[in-house]
Amino acid sequence: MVDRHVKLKLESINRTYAQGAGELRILQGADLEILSGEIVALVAPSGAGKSTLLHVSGLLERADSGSVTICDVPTDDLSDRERTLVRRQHVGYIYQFHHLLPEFNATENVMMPQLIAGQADRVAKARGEELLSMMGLKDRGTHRPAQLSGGEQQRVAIARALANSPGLILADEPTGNLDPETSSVVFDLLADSIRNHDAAGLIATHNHDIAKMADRVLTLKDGKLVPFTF
Ligand SMILES: Nc1ncnc2c1ncn2[C@@H]1O[C@H](COP(=O)(O)OP(=O)(O)OP(=O)(O)O)[C@@H](O)[C@H]1O
Repeated sequence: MVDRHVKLKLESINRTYAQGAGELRILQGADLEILSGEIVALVAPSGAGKSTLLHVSGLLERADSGSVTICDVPTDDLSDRERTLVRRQHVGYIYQFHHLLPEFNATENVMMPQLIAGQADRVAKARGEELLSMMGLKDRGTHRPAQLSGGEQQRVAIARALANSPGLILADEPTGNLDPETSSVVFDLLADSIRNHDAAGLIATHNHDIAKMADRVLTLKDGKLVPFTF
Protein backbone atom coordinates (compact mmCIF):
# COMPACT_ATOMS: atom_id res chain seq x y z
CA MET A 1 0.00 0.00 0.00
CA VAL A 2 1.25 3.47 -0.83
CA ASP A 3 2.09 5.52 2.22
CA ARG A 4 -0.04 8.67 2.05
CA HIS A 5 1.15 11.78 3.81
CA VAL A 6 -0.86 14.71 5.07
CA LYS A 7 0.20 17.58 2.79
CA LEU A 8 -2.03 20.26 4.25
CA LYS A 9 -3.42 20.39 7.75
CA LEU A 10 -5.54 23.26 8.99
CA GLU A 11 -6.66 23.23 12.60
CA SER A 12 -9.25 25.63 14.07
CA ILE A 13 -8.44 28.46 11.68
CA ASN A 14 -10.01 31.81 12.52
CA ARG A 15 -9.79 34.87 10.29
CA THR A 16 -11.71 38.07 10.84
CA TYR A 17 -11.52 41.31 8.88
CA ALA A 18 -12.40 44.73 10.25
CA GLN A 19 -15.55 46.19 8.73
CA GLY A 20 -16.23 49.72 9.82
CA ALA A 21 -16.78 49.62 13.55
CA GLY A 22 -17.62 45.88 13.44
CA GLU A 23 -15.92 42.79 12.14
CA LEU A 24 -16.41 40.31 9.34
CA ARG A 25 -15.94 36.76 10.63
CA ILE A 26 -14.84 34.79 7.58
CA LEU A 27 -13.18 31.64 8.92
CA GLN A 28 -14.38 30.38 12.28
CA GLY A 29 -12.74 27.15 13.35
CA ALA A 30 -12.03 25.80 9.87
CA ASP A 31 -10.39 22.34 9.89
CA LEU A 32 -8.99 20.46 6.91
CA GLU A 33 -6.64 17.62 6.06
CA ILE A 34 -5.57 16.83 2.52
CA LEU A 35 -3.49 13.74 1.76
CA SER A 36 -0.91 13.19 -0.97
CA GLY A 37 -2.57 12.24 -4.22
CA GLU A 38 -5.82 13.87 -3.15
CA ILE A 39 -7.64 16.75 -4.81
CA VAL A 40 -10.22 18.71 -2.86
CA ALA A 41 -12.54 21.21 -4.53
CA LEU A 42 -13.90 24.17 -2.59
CA VAL A 43 -17.25 25.49 -3.75
CA ALA A 44 -18.86 28.43 -1.98
CA PRO A 45 -20.69 31.65 -2.87
CA SER A 46 -18.78 34.80 -3.67
CA GLY A 47 -17.53 36.43 -0.49
CA ALA A 48 -17.73 33.21 1.57
CA GLY A 49 -13.98 33.14 2.13
CA LYS A 50 -12.50 30.80 -0.49
CA SER A 51 -9.59 33.10 -1.38
CA THR A 52 -9.01 33.83 2.30
CA LEU A 53 -8.76 30.11 3.00
CA LEU A 54 -6.31 29.62 0.12
CA HIS A 55 -4.22 32.60 1.22
CA VAL A 56 -4.00 31.27 4.76
CA SER A 57 -3.21 27.74 3.46
CA GLY A 58 -0.49 29.09 1.18
CA LEU A 59 1.03 31.32 3.89
CA LEU A 60 0.20 34.46 1.92
CA GLU A 61 -1.86 35.66 4.87
CA ARG A 62 -1.76 34.85 8.59
CA ALA A 63 -4.75 33.44 10.43
CA ASP A 64 -5.79 35.24 13.63
CA SER A 65 -5.52 31.90 15.38
CA GLY A 66 -5.25 28.22 14.52
CA SER A 67 -2.58 26.02 13.01
CA VAL A 68 -1.29 25.52 9.47
CA THR A 69 1.00 22.57 8.72
CA ILE A 70 2.35 22.15 5.20
CA CYS A 71 4.18 18.97 4.16
CA ASP A 72 4.93 18.19 7.82
CA VAL A 73 6.28 21.68 8.50
CA PRO A 74 4.42 23.45 11.35
CA THR A 75 4.28 27.09 10.26
CA ASP A 76 2.65 28.93 13.15
CA ASP A 77 5.81 30.12 14.85
CA LEU A 78 7.73 30.97 11.70
CA SER A 79 8.91 34.48 10.79
CA ASP A 80 7.72 36.09 7.55
CA ARG A 81 11.04 35.19 5.94
CA GLU A 82 10.75 31.55 7.01
CA ARG A 83 7.16 31.42 5.78
CA THR A 84 8.32 32.66 2.38
CA LEU A 85 10.90 29.87 2.22
CA VAL A 86 8.32 27.21 3.13
CA ARG A 87 5.98 28.62 0.51
CA ARG A 88 8.67 28.56 -2.18
CA GLN A 89 9.69 25.02 -1.37
CA HIS A 90 6.33 23.35 -0.81
CA VAL A 91 3.52 25.40 -2.37
CA GLY A 92 2.51 25.94 -5.99
CA TYR A 93 -0.10 28.68 -6.40
CA ILE A 94 -2.35 29.14 -9.42
CA TYR A 95 -4.50 32.26 -9.76
CA GLN A 96 -7.60 32.81 -11.87
CA PHE A 97 -5.77 35.36 -13.95
CA HIS A 98 -2.51 33.54 -14.40
CA HIS A 99 -0.20 36.44 -13.29
CA LEU A 100 2.43 35.47 -15.83
CA LEU A 101 5.22 37.99 -16.35
CA PRO A 102 4.32 39.70 -19.64
CA GLU A 103 7.86 40.54 -20.75
CA PHE A 104 9.12 36.94 -20.40
CA ASN A 105 8.30 34.03 -22.68
CA ALA A 106 6.52 30.85 -21.55
CA THR A 107 9.70 28.88 -20.80
CA GLU A 108 11.19 31.79 -18.84
CA ASN A 109 8.00 32.14 -16.80
CA VAL A 110 8.19 28.47 -15.84
CA MET A 111 11.90 28.82 -15.07
CA MET A 112 11.32 31.73 -12.69
CA PRO A 113 10.43 29.85 -9.46
CA GLN A 114 13.33 27.50 -10.04
CA LEU A 115 15.81 30.35 -10.52
CA ILE A 116 14.50 32.02 -7.36
CA ALA A 117 15.06 28.71 -5.55
CA GLY A 118 18.70 28.78 -6.73
CA GLN A 119 18.48 26.28 -9.56
CA ALA A 120 21.07 26.54 -12.37
CA ASP A 121 19.83 28.18 -15.56
CA ARG A 122 20.43 25.09 -17.71
CA VAL A 123 18.55 22.77 -15.33
CA ALA A 124 15.67 25.25 -14.94
CA LYS A 125 15.36 25.57 -18.73
CA ALA A 126 15.29 21.80 -19.27
CA ARG A 127 12.64 21.42 -16.56
CA GLY A 128 10.65 24.34 -18.01
CA GLU A 129 10.64 22.75 -21.44
CA GLU A 130 9.68 19.37 -20.00
CA LEU A 131 6.73 20.86 -18.09
CA LEU A 132 5.50 22.87 -21.06
CA SER A 133 5.68 19.75 -23.16
CA MET A 134 3.64 17.89 -20.54
CA MET A 135 1.04 20.68 -20.81
CA GLY A 136 0.89 20.24 -24.59
CA LEU A 137 2.83 23.48 -25.20
CA LYS A 138 6.10 22.09 -26.56
CA ASP A 139 6.11 24.53 -29.47
CA ARG A 140 4.99 27.58 -27.48
CA GLY A 141 8.02 28.04 -25.23
CA THR A 142 9.23 31.20 -26.94
CA HIS A 143 5.81 32.86 -26.95
CA ARG A 144 5.16 35.66 -24.52
CA PRO A 145 1.83 35.54 -22.59
CA ALA A 146 0.16 38.02 -24.96
CA GLN A 147 0.92 35.63 -27.81
CA LEU A 148 -0.92 32.74 -26.12
CA SER A 149 -4.63 31.95 -25.78
CA GLY A 150 -6.32 32.09 -22.35
CA GLY A 151 -6.20 28.29 -21.97
CA GLU A 152 -2.55 28.21 -23.03
CA GLN A 153 -1.67 30.96 -20.55
CA GLN A 154 -3.39 29.02 -17.79
CA ARG A 155 -1.47 25.87 -18.73
CA VAL A 156 1.79 27.86 -18.51
CA ALA A 157 0.69 29.05 -15.05
CA ILE A 158 0.10 25.42 -14.03
CA ALA A 159 3.53 24.42 -15.39
CA ARG A 160 5.05 27.28 -13.39
CA ALA A 161 3.23 26.20 -10.22
CA LEU A 162 4.62 22.68 -10.67
CA ALA A 163 8.16 23.81 -11.45
CA ASN A 164 9.66 23.14 -8.02
CA SER A 165 7.63 19.92 -7.54
CA PRO A 166 5.62 21.34 -4.62
CA GLY A 167 3.80 19.00 -2.29
CA LEU A 168 0.79 21.30 -2.16
CA ILE A 169 -0.97 22.97 -5.08
CA LEU A 170 -3.45 25.74 -4.33
CA ALA A 171 -5.60 27.01 -7.16
CA ASP A 172 -8.02 29.94 -6.99
CA GLU A 173 -10.56 29.62 -9.81
CA PRO A 174 -7.95 28.16 -12.17
CA THR A 175 -10.51 27.71 -14.95
CA GLY A 176 -12.62 30.77 -14.14
CA ASN A 177 -11.95 32.62 -17.37
CA LEU A 178 -11.98 29.62 -19.73
CA ASP A 179 -14.72 28.05 -21.85
CA PRO A 180 -16.20 24.74 -20.54
CA GLU A 181 -14.21 22.46 -22.83
CA THR A 182 -10.88 24.18 -22.16
CA SER A 183 -11.72 24.24 -18.43
CA SER A 184 -12.09 20.50 -18.38
CA VAL A 185 -8.80 19.96 -20.30
CA VAL A 186 -6.93 22.35 -18.00
CA PHE A 187 -8.41 20.74 -14.88
CA ASP A 188 -7.44 17.26 -16.15
CA LEU A 189 -3.85 18.37 -16.73
CA LEU A 190 -3.71 19.93 -13.29
CA ALA A 191 -5.27 16.90 -11.60
CA ASP A 192 -3.00 14.42 -13.40
CA SER A 193 0.08 16.44 -12.43
CA ILE A 194 -0.99 16.57 -8.79
CA ARG A 195 -1.75 12.84 -8.63
CA ASN A 196 1.37 11.78 -10.56
CA HIS A 197 3.58 13.78 -8.22
CA ASP A 198 1.85 12.52 -5.08
CA ALA A 199 1.12 16.13 -4.28
CA ALA A 200 -2.17 17.40 -2.86
CA GLY A 201 -4.52 19.97 -4.38
CA LEU A 202 -7.01 22.46 -3.01
CA ILE A 203 -8.97 24.07 -5.81
CA ALA A 204 -11.54 26.82 -5.37
CA THR A 205 -14.08 26.93 -8.16
CA HIS A 206 -17.56 28.21 -8.95
CA ASN A 207 -17.91 25.51 -11.57
CA HIS A 208 -19.76 22.45 -10.28
CA ASP A 209 -18.77 20.32 -13.27
CA ILE A 210 -15.13 20.99 -12.46
CA ALA A 211 -15.72 20.39 -8.73
CA LYS A 212 -17.20 16.97 -9.51
CA MET A 213 -13.85 15.92 -10.98
CA ALA A 214 -12.17 16.29 -7.54
CA ASP A 215 -11.91 13.50 -4.97
CA ARG A 216 -13.89 15.50 -2.39
CA VAL A 217 -15.95 18.66 -2.55
CA LEU A 218 -16.21 21.01 0.42
CA THR A 219 -17.97 24.27 1.08
CA LEU A 220 -17.76 26.95 3.76
CA LYS A 221 -20.64 27.11 6.21
CA ASP A 222 -20.56 29.50 9.15
CA GLY A 223 -16.82 29.80 8.63
CA LYS A 224 -16.21 26.04 8.76
CA LEU A 225 -15.38 23.54 6.02
CA VAL A 226 -18.13 20.98 5.49
CA PRO A 227 -18.93 18.46 2.71
CA PHE A 228 -20.76 20.00 -0.25
CA THR A 229 -23.80 18.22 -1.68
CA PHE A 230 -24.75 18.95 -5.28
N1 LIG B 1 -8.07 42.38 3.30
C1 LIG B 1 -9.37 42.42 3.54
N2 LIG B 1 -9.91 43.38 4.32
C2 LIG B 1 -11.23 43.41 4.59
N3 LIG B 1 -12.11 42.51 4.10
C3 LIG B 1 -11.64 41.54 3.31
C4 LIG B 1 -10.26 41.43 2.99
N4 LIG B 1 -10.09 40.35 2.19
C5 LIG B 1 -11.31 39.81 2.02
N5 LIG B 1 -12.24 40.51 2.69
C6 LIG B 1 -13.68 40.20 2.76
O1 LIG B 1 -13.82 38.88 3.21
C7 LIG B 1 -14.86 38.20 2.50
C8 LIG B 1 -14.30 36.92 1.89
O2 LIG B 1 -13.44 37.26 0.82
P1 LIG B 1 -12.80 36.16 -0.14
O3 LIG B 1 -12.04 36.88 -1.18
O4 LIG B 1 -12.08 35.16 0.68
O5 LIG B 1 -14.12 35.48 -0.75
P2 LIG B 1 -14.28 34.44 -1.94
O6 LIG B 1 -15.16 33.34 -1.42
O7 LIG B 1 -12.95 34.05 -2.47
O8 LIG B 1 -15.07 35.29 -3.00
P3 LIG B 1 -15.04 35.26 -4.62
O9 LIG B 1 -15.69 33.97 -5.01
O10 LIG B 1 -15.90 36.45 -4.98
O11 LIG B 1 -13.62 35.41 -5.05
C9 LIG B 1 -15.41 39.19 1.50
O12 LIG B 1 -16.60 39.72 2.01
C10 LIG B 1 -14.33 40.23 1.38
O13 LIG B 1 -14.88 41.50 1.11
